Amino acid sequence: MSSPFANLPTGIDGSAWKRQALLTPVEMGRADSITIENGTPGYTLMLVAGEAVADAVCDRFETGTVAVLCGPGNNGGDGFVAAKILASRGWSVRLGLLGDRTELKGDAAQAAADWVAASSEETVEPLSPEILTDATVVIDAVFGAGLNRDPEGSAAETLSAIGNRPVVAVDVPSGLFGANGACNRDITPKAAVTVTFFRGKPGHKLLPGRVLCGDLSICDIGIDTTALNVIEPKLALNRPDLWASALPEESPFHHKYSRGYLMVAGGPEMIGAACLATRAAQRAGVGMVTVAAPLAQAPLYRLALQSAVVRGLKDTRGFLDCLEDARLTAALIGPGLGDEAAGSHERVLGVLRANIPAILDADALSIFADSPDSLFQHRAAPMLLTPHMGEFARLFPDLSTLDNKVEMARRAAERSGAVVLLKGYDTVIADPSGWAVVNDSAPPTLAVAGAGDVLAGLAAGLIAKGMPVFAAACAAAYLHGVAADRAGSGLIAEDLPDLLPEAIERSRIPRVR
Ligand SMILES: NC(=O)C1=CN([C@@H]2O[C@H](COP(=O)(O)OP(=O)(O)OC[C@H]3O[C@@H](n4cnc5c(N)ncnc54)[C@H](O)[C@@H]3O)[C@@H](O)[C@H]2O)[C@@H](O)CC1
Ligand SMILES: Nc1ncnc2c1ncn2[C@@H]1O[C@H](COP(=O)(O)OP(=O)(O)O)[C@@H](O)[C@H]1O
Ligand SMILES: [K+]
Repeated sequence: MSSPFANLPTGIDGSAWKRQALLTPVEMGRADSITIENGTPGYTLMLVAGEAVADAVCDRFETGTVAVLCGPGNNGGDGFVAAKILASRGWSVRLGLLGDRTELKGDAAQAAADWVAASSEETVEPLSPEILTDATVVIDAVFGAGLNRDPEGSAAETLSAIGNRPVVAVDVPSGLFGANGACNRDITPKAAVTVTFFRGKPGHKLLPGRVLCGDLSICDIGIDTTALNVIEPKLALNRPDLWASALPEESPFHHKYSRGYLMVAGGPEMIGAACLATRAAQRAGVGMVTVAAPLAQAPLYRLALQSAVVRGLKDTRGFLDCLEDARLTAALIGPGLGDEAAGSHERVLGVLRANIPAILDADALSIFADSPDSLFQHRAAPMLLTPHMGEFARLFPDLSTLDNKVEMARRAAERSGAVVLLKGYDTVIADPSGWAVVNDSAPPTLAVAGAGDVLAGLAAGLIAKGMPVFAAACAAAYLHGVAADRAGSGLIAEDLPDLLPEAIERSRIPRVR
């Protein structure tokens, strides 16, 4: 048997992957079971989990009245444990249970029995909005990450009655599906903090669920990390320790061509797009960028980009000739290419046949809406596609209606044979064999024209410098977000390239969160 994580994409660190893994609810259940089989009782895990929840409440809020909303499973069990600890720390506790206490099973039944034994009177009320009266803090322990249908009845009624009261959610805000981040926002509470266990879940990082989690606190409750070697989770949170060791290093022995030589295709109208991409690639440290521009617009490109070599090309033949330069190490096509421009299809296919890594963005994707397979068939070397959701739906209409963004990107990568970077607040990057990351570094200010061109140029620059495609795409999405964060409000895409060098240098030392 091959060692765990041996098949990770080139450039991705296996130990970091284990640290940053995001576990589906099914995988989390396996981690629980493996730990229990290895000798840790489930109730011990629940006691530690409940204590972590109680600590989160005490760390953030003045001692007062806590309403503990408990569900019928182990999530509710954690709630009972937290209730008992908070009562012992001087909190006034009201606890509401969905269903009958006699129907609780296993560890949850034990936790409920312990709570009742420690209380002087019957302290398990039926779950209803009444429990919330006078609460200064609410613990939401109704449902865990494995939920996959909307809460109904008194659960829905009580959860929607929480209003603006501060909420500490156990595992997930109840109603959020851990596998994909789906939730009914009329029911699912918005937490101030979500206390989860062992590792995050996809739903903590994917929209819309992510915005309801508040601060995510991931607690070690004694789950056996060797369980990850068996489970081999294929999704992780995008952090520098995954790919920092694959960031290109500079060398005294390099010259400008050997520091990466990128060709960027320029179009006839949206000149700014290819210019932004070129600037980003240059700031990523490529030694040389050639912009292949239409003859008529070449002077404009030259004015905008003094340090790039601008080739004015008469026709598509000239463009294809440009690709023959054996020193090229990658090519980017799409930003500002023009969907109507003569020869666009042929130029994209020319890039794919050139046997150098190809980065396809924007128009290079959209113009293949009628024949996506022809795009995938011509791939001769590694390829990165960087669609936003609109472009994605043009190339993969059947996948764009899936209810899980990770699956969308994964299946698109599998079908196309490319690394797919599906953009947004919760950008997902997937490789053809199913490995995927979710990026959470992008602030909403990145939703601005031209930001995608910068991202494509940055990824292309890192790839041209020799970084493996999946690792480069992960690095680009992360660094793009960090640069945007640094730019602050009023961000325009032009701000981003100049902020990249600092973001890159800071990420060289892995910072594990
Ligand atoms: N081994 C353990 O004991 C551990 C358990 N943990 C906790 O366990 C939780 C997972 O426990 P469970 O798997 O029991 O999941 P839940 O606590 O989410 O419970 C699922 C229960 O809710 C019912 N249910 C599902 N959807 C419903 C709906 N829409 N309306 C009404 N009822 C519905 C199900 O029939 C089932 O009885 C985690 O979230 C975590 O809080 C953690 O403490 C880690 C360790
Ligand atoms: N709400 C958002 N929060 C954070 N980042 C976002 C959001 N919406 C879009 N982005 C990011 O902004 C960039 C926009 O790219 P794109 O849509 O291609 O624009 P353009 O083609 O004008 O450059 C992408 O990197 C995307 O991930
Ligand atoms: K919950």
